[in-house]
Amino acid sequence: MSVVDQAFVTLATNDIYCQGALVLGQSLRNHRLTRRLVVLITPQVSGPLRVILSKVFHEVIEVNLIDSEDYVHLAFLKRPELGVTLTKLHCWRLTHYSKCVFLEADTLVLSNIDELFDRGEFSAASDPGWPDCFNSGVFVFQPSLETHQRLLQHATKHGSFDGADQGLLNSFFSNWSTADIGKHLPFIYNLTSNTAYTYSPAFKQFGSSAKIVHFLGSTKPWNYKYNPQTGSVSEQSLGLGSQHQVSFLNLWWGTYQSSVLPLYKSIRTVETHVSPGHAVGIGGVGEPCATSAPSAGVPGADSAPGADQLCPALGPPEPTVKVDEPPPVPEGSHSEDVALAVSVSEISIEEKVKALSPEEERRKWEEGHIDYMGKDAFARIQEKLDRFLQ
Ligand SMILES: O=c1ccn([C@@H]2O[C@H](COP(=O)(O)OP(=O)(O)O[C@H]3O[C@H](CO)[C@@H](O)[C@H](O)[C@H]3O)[C@@H](O)[C@H]2O)c(=O)[nH]1
Repeated sequence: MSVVDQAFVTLATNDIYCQGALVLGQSLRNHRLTRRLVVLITPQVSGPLRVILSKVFHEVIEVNLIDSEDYVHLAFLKRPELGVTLTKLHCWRLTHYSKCVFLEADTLVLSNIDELFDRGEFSAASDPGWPDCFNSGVFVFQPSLETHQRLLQHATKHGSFDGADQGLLNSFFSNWSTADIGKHLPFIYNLTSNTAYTYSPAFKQFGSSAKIVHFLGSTKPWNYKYNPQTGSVSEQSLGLGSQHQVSFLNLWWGTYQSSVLPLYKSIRTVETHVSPGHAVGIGGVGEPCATSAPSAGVPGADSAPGADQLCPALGPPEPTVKVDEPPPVPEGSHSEDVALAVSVSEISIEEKVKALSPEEERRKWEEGHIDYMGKDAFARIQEKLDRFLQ
């Protein structure tokens, strides 16, 4: 039975997080999906990835990026990149749904979770780092323009104590820890894969009933390399994380290999079957049409175009294959920000680091986009000054 006024919702602001969203979407489909699947994306997501997302999600909705740019609090969290998670607040604007379950792009569903729709707003599981706070990786909510507005006002007035969405949501739904135990989701709905083992006996006892695993932290499944022959993440890349999460990482990659890579292959097939000049580009040639139709019920948000809504390509697709040996799975390909390398013995997803020209660097400074934690950190500037003054 399909319930069309309820949805699972996720967020991906770039092509890398889209890989996670795709695995999440497919994991939901693999466990008797009965609700709609929605992904919120931002303009940074490339055309090819939009096409692939539209094969998994019923709705691919473009929203504006919201960034706290609160580098001081984000530094405490040691995750300067997470200001953009405030973009998540757009999910309250999905008022064509009566109730939704939000799942971050770094979560993986292990069994059917329809029972979450029996819970009310705001239901979430404890954060393992501070259990009186909830973790905002999985939560049940009720779309409402009024709540959305109040959340934005709260953000403007009080900021977020971690610079990201979790701090903001915890101070907004501030009575969560005491008001209603029915709104406390069991930990098996947000099992944080890398911290569960701090209480190993509990994991031994209850771990097998986990329903959603959350790859919380700075090292994500897509940062590992996977050997499709052994069905395991490669030993070398495991140095990045705990040995304990291997079985979940292998599950994530197994889903990627069996359910996501074939989607890239089908796009490549489209690419070879359409007439010249109308290719759906894997190399970033299929750009979204400027005239995409507004999404029903989401004021101000546009539905991202699906495969059939892409503008004509501007030229032939770039050569994109990056393969060592004839692959058993789709060949390597890339979008604007992601390089996918596939060989018989290894699959990897790599983020392309784009070097900025001095003019772009200067423009970013002038617009106030300053990388306080990285290349614009005070120590680096001091070094440059010292070199200059020598
Ligand atoms: O560049 C980014 C970064 C994040 N996200 C989205 O935001 C989510 C949260 O970011 P992530 O890097 O996965 O954060 P976590 O490692 O899960 O860290 C924690 O901190 C976040 C910020 O408060 C909370 O949202 C999380 O629930 C909490 O677990 C992702 O899964 C994506 O859905 C993007 O789309 N693009």
